[in-house]
Amino acid sequence: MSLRKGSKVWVPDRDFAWLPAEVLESSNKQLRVQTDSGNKIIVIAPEKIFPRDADEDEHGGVEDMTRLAYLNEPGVLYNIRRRYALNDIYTYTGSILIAVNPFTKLPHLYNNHMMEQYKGAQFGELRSILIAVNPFTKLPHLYNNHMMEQYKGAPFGELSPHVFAVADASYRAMMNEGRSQSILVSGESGAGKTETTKLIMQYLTFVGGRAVSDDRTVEQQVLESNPLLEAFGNARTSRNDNSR
Ligand SMILES: Nc1ncnc2c1ncn2[C@@H]1O[C@H](COP(=O)(O)OP(=O)(O)OP(=O)(O)O)[C@@H](O)[C@H]1O
Repeated sequence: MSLRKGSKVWVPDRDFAWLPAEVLESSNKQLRVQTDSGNKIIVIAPEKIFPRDADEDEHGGVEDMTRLAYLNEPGVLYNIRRRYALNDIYTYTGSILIAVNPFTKLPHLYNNHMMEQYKGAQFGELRSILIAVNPFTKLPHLYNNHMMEQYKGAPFGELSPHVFAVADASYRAMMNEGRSQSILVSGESGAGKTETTKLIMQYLTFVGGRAVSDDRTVEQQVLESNPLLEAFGNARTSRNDNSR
């Protein structure tokens, strides 16, 4: 990592975890940096800091963190925090959805209108990784007008990150490929795993409709199984009073 005068960096901080800063002076063993708020000058070893993308200051956070120039801890935390401040609680990292517990009701995120929007919407294109290999020759057929027409208006990660997008992608894959799908919901106690799982089930019941052999809707069947799920362990943790 080459850090010279003017490089943007993250420095560790006891209160805020990480603070944005800029390098004032650099040598092999030590850096002198100034925090962006301007009130701290810190002398620190280069291995204790992380590089920061100058563009990060200008936007309200990226929807997919694979687009961050530096995928390091401070960059990830800062991006999630920026989005959270705007009530954007969902963020992708590739095909992984990160959900931040809002500790408040956000009903506009989960109403029928949102379910309609995510039904069958594109999920996947945005998460492709582009690896370019230099062909060391001209390939004009790749870049002609016909090719441009083909790509014009083609869907590309149409909608904002959302738990419905993940549920919809799994549902489509199950229907199209005829294979079971798994969604792993992970997080510490109180992170919102149960809420997220309920939202996934709510969406699946919305797109799934009703089995011919059963008078009950899928939603009724899932809801009827809920008390059973809740009966398995119903403890409290220091982070969550309804832990299960
Ligand atoms: N998307 C959300 N919208 C609104 N409130 C939420 C959301 N996610 C979580 N919460 C709130 O946070 C509380 C704790 O979430 P939840 O029970 O889902 O956590 P958990 O990860 O399943 O925890 P544990 O591992 O302890 O069971 C919920 O009861 C709810 O009040």
